[in-house]
Amino acid sequence: MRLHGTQVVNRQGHLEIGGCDTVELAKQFGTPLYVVDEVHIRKICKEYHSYFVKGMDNTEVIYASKAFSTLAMCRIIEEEGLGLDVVSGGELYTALQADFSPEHIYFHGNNKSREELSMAIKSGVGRIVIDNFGEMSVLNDLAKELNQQVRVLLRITPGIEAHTHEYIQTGQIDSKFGFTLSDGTADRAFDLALASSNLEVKGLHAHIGSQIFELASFKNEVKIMIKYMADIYGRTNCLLEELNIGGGFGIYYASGDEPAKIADYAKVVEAALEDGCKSHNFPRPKIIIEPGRSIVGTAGITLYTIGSIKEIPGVRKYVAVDGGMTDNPRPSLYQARYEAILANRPQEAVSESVSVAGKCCESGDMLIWDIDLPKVTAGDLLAVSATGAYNYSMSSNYNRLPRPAVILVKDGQADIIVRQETYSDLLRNDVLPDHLKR
Ligand SMILES: Cc1ncc(COP(=O)(O)O)c(C=O)c1O
Ligand SMILES: N[C@@H](CCCC[NH3+])C(=O)O
Repeated sequence: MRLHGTQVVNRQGHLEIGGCDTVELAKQFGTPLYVVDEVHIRKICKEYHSYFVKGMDNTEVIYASKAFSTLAMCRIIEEEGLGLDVVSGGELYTALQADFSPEHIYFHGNNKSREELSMAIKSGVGRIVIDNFGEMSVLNDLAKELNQQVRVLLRITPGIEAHTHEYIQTGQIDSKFGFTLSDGTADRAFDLALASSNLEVKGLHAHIGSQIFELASFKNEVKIMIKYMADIYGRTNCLLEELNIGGGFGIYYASGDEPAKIADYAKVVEAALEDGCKSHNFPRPKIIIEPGRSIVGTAGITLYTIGSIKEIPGVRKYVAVDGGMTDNPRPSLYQARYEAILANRPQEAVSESVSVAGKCCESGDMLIWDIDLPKVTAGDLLAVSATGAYNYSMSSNYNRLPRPAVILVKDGQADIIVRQETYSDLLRNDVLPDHLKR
């Protein structure tokens, strides 16, 4: 397993993260346990800040909070000088409760409700990213009622197929998101937005997918979007000042993954921007990027205790952990691959190939197929790597499993940032109707 951030093997021969011994963490907080490395998150934020904000003119980096949204995470992001992307009332509420300054919040979503839009306007979010015609009309009406001018971006579907799992591609024409560029829908949307009394169109937004390694996809995206902004200028004389190119920068999960460097990502965006602006004689807009996975993904590990072991001779050996698709649905959803080690004896030579199963009543509840580990026994501690993004945020209570705690570790200190759910938490919204009461 590749070690990320502050992860090392310590003198006790255990995996350590944020200066904390994982065996001790498991004893203190129980398993499954999400562990998040604060120093690593801050380091990546600083990298984004340095290459995109300091290293380029007029740019903003906003963290896509869908990857991992908690009060503590919002605080870290704000302290590091980044903005925030939210896609629901719940993510917005989390940000506001963390006192995140609303003007640095961008509100996305393909089906925002009236209540969510009203919450966004009232809380003064910086930008609302309009996804479709229905939303545009509701938003304008609401803004009128509230006597507000709302600054918006329009989400455009640029028609790019990024090379990633098809469930996490978003820029292709056949997508539920945004206004299609190629068939004139985007033009109609723009004209309508411009004519809407209470909307102020500041720019455009596009997002082409997630876990992207090929920087050429971003180059292509910038090229298409700048050309389109120039077309709009030519057609309407309206000069858009902002271009949000979304997130999607890929990370290392397992062998074969070859993420690019953030520095090169910035270079590619800058070059495409310069190129596009020059060839269309268009003034350079403000650039916004919204990375999620790449800020928090490799900062997280999940600790599990090994339980039952089933060997089918000549077929496969299953080792089951005390979590599974409930805390990490990505393998069953996207065939996502992960690396893992035995955190209590990470240096021991591997001696067998096993498959790591979850504990849900579901054959597809597998975390890792065919991984080489030392001989595994019940009670071993398994650390799965790169679980910081889209794990806790996509977790569920299937089979009524309580969600694990999330621990933030730094310099030998471990703080609970999300407490472990209890059985009574699971029942907090259950109601017995009168006729079933005893
Ligand atoms: C609109 C938008 N912005 C940003 C992101 C963040 O993407 P990632 O976590 O891949 O950086 C996503 C998710 O794919 C998204 O849909
Ligand atoms: N949740 C997905 C990515 C989609 C991100 C949001 N558009 C993943 O885990 O890879």
